[in-house]
Amino acid sequence: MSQTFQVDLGGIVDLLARHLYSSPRVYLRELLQNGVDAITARDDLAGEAGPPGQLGRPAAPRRITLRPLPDGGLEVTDTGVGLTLAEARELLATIGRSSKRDLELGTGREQFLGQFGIGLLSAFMVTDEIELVSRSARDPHASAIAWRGHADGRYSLTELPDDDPRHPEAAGSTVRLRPRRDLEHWLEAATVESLARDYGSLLPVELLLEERLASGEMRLRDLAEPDLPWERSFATPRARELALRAHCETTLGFTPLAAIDLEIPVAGLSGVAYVLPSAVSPTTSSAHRVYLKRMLLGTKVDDLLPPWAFFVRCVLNTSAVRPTASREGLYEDDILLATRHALGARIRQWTLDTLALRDGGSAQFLAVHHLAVRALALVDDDMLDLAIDVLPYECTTGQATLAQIHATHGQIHFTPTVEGFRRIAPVAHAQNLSVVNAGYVYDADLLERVRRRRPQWTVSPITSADVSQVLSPLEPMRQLETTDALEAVRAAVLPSGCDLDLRSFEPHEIPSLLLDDRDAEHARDVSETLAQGSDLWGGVLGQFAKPSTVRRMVLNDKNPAVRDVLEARDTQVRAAGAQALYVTALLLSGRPLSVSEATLMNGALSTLLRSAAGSGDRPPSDPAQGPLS
Ligand SMILES: Nc1ncnc2c1ncn2[C@@H]1O[C@H](COP(=O)(O)OP(=O)(O)OP(=O)(O)O)[C@@H](O)[C@H]1O
Repeated sequence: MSQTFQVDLGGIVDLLARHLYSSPRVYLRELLQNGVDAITARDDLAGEAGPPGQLGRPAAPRRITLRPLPDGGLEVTDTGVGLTLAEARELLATIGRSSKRDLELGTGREQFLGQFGIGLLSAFMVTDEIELVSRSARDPHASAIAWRGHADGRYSLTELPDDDPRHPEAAGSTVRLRPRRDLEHWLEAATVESLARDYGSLLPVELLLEERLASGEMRLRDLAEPDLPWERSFATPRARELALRAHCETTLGFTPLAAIDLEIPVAGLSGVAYVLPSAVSPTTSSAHRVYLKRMLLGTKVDDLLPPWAFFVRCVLNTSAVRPTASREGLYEDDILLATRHALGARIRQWTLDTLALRDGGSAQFLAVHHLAVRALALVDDDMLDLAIDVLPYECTTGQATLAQIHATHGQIHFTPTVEGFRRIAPVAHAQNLSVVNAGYVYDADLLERVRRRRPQWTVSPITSADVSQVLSPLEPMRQLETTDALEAVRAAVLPSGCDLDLRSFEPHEIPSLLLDDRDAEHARDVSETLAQGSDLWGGVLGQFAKPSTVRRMVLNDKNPAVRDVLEARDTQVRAAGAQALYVTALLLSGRPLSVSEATLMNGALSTLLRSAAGSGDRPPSDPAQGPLS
């Protein structure tokens, strides 16, 4: 025999009211939403009653009135469809029952904001008792009713006699909340006003707040704004631009670089994507302000745009996407996917158009949001083509676009790390060797994409061979002169796993250059781990270690210190000088010193100090003097 679940009503009410929503503030949103939906249902009623184009009943005002009460409570009155006794029993007293997905009572759910049949329970976050007094517009002869629900799951439902003071004069509903102890502030006039403006100012109804003037008189103030800010008409495009800028400043808190109009009619979507005035990290979560059927859904709605579009914040209104039950996020379905795709296409087109202009505005955009352009170029061929033409790269021969570098140098060499670039930059610059700094986010992947997109181009990471190639070899005579000294220096630094070369290059202040390739670097890392690791682990790693030389130190024959070392008579001093040059090269390359390298430096220093102390001040060597054996 099949049975139905038993439900602990108090537990369910508590779960839905207190745990579904992130803050009590949503209680007002749910009340406004019910009011708007009831007004929508009443519009349909008027439409049904008369022939097309002529309404059978005089249209009621579309109005929600918020009335803070002297006892600290709050009354929310709508001019909606109202409820009969039977409807109230079915809808208000049954959790999960909603008129808005019931075709018998409504006209289908697309027009309505609510659909889950739980929203009213959110009021239990700020009150222990909800009272709803209602009079049906559908059945003018039906009695008015009063429903009273309690947070513990009890309710009462009665018909109101005509002489009851609560009996409404016109059709519609009034929800009355009494404040809960310690939560009184949620129902105070100032809070109600701010929540109503936030959630409801764009709703297509009159939204009135009753307030008491200093004179004691009561006044109704309309909080609603008639049009969506981006749909208002303006005398000139400039006036619209200024109005949108002001809108961004008040709603999002920044002055935008630009405003991108968004319009996707099939998703019933319109709005604006505001371009942030400063760069943000791609990992910053993008918080968009989303209205669903003109009711604020959230101010931190994520996942609305493709990941590369992190440089804009949107304010938009849509009628197609579906909210989660808490109405605090969007339901990830095909509609959302299609919407995200269409929004991405619009922002991408704007970006392409803006960059193609190549004016001051596009330069400013590029300067601030080059990361976003890079991110987009990674997934989009058109953007990649444009990026090749417009995106400036840091290059050893000055800032240039990839297209310019290729046109001038016939190839594109790059360093995949910033440190690699810093190491090579002064020397490459002096030799007019063009090397691109591809060490920042996305760059290495982007250059790989460029290589595949332009197969006829040479796009490759710079190798030590490329650098050595541009360093002038010595004159044959000088080569001969230095052979022995170089051999001695090589012997002094070779234990550090480093090969040696002597060249003559600018800038002469740089004594030595340490070159290594990525593969070589990998092999060196393995050797270092080998030296530190256990025998077993070392044995395994050893199979991968390359026996080849992994670093090449190029000494600069134009540097006086190098000449001093080459010309030193004392073999120990020369070896110490060579080691000092090696460690200097290491430091210049920006690497941290290992323990053995620091020991090498200390040993070299002691030797040099001992030698200086023993022999007194040596006269400085004359670079023009011949080599010493
Ligand atoms: N002010 C009102 N006027 C007329 N009917 C109302 C009013 N407030 C609530 N109702 C009825 O009570 C039902 C339940 O309301 P509730 O707010 O709990 O859920 P919902 O609005 O249908 O869906 P959601 O959970 O998405 O808000 C509604 O579907 C509606 O039929």
